[in-house]
Amino acid sequence: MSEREAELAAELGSELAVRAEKLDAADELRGKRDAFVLDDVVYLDGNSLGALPAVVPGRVEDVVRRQWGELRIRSWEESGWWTAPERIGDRIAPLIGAAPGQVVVGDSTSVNVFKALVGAVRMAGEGRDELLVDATTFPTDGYIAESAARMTGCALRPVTPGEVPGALGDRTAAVLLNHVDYRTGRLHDLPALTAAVHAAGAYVVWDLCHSAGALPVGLDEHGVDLAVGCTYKYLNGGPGSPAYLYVRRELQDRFDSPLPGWNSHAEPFGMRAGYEPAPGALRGRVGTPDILSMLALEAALEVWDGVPVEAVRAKSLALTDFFLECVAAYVPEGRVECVTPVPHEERGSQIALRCHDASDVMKRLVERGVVGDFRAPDVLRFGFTPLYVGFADVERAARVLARTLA
Ligand SMILES: Cc1ncc(COP(=O)(O)O)c(C=O)c1O
Ligand SMILES: Nc1c(O)cccc1C(=O)C[C@H](N)C(=O)O
Repeated sequence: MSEREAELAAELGSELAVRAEKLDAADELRGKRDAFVLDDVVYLDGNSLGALPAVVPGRVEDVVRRQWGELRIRSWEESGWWTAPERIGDRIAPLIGAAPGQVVVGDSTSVNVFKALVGAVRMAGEGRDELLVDATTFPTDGYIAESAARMTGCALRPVTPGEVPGALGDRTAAVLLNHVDYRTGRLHDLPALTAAVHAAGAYVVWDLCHSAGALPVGLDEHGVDLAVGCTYKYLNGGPGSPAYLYVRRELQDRFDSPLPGWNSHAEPFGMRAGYEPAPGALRGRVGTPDILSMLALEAALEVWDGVPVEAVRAKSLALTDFFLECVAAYVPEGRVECVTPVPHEERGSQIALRCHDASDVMKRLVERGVVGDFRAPDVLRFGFTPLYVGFADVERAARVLARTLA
């Protein structure tokens, strides 16, 4: 770089840093950062594991010491343990555009994918013996879909989301799709794809892991049949926090869970030999809920009080736009290739940059205080969680990235 080029880069850098300060000052979500335990690291990995909400440790301590330690068995009732899955489901519901009574929390996303897919095939009925699955999906969904297909006697057809409309037919039973692609950050058109699946007479299951808490989902509005998602990313529920299952109200009576544990029985304490499913979202429950994780999640969800998901989406887009601008300004052209779509309607809340030495670059970035993650084979992934990431973080991340790539 010539001296003049270096001068220009420094000017541009300070201009972007000043812009970042102004954007942070005008940010209506800025105060939310104080609700989290953070240090001076730029944390861009909230799309894998969200940061710790400050309210959680105290709450968990109360659950352990008082609810478990003192109340013991009484807590199933007195501390609301038994009803936690549906109560916390109702807390998540507004974040994914669902009215109460349709979301239940529990198990992992993988397990809920299984319940939803097999449930969807059972609803589709005779003559429908094909499952379509997003070929670009996070691997667990593909593995589970393969097993679900084998168990239900369906053929499994992996297709890209764009190919779904052309692949649908009168044999399609169900389609499993990701709202946001975990690797590229591409946002898929949930309303249009849902409508296409319905027009073919099939059922759709959406995996919301990378969209819930980052952007509006509108499950009820778009008539989604079933949906699943994790709570440890943008919902900050903590490592291994339980996932959720949404079953649209009109389908609940027909939802025939492949895992009908006693917690989903109409009368669990009747201890009867015969299974009779509970009404409503409760049907998605299986066995005893993991109370410690679940109540940590319940506390974590308090950070959403008074936060419209639309405001989160607006800030997320502003953050990712600004990151792209800073990367373009700081990183030599051609050193990285952005694989996340630029149009807002196709972008989730992450930016994925491809470069041949991505694994090594991410290691060095983390050492320099910018935490993203590496996804094989060659992707640097940066997640932007609007509740605690600011514009100065974004500018610093791009600056450190440029230095690391140099
Ligand atoms: C799209 C998607 N589905 C599922 C999972 C994982 O599910 P589980 O919580 O069962 O590990 C992840 C990430 O871990 C994911 O990104
Ligand atoms: N669930 C994870 C885990 O148990 C360990 C490490 C990472 C994860 C993740 O969530 C990965 C994440 N779904 C991804 O998009 O890559």
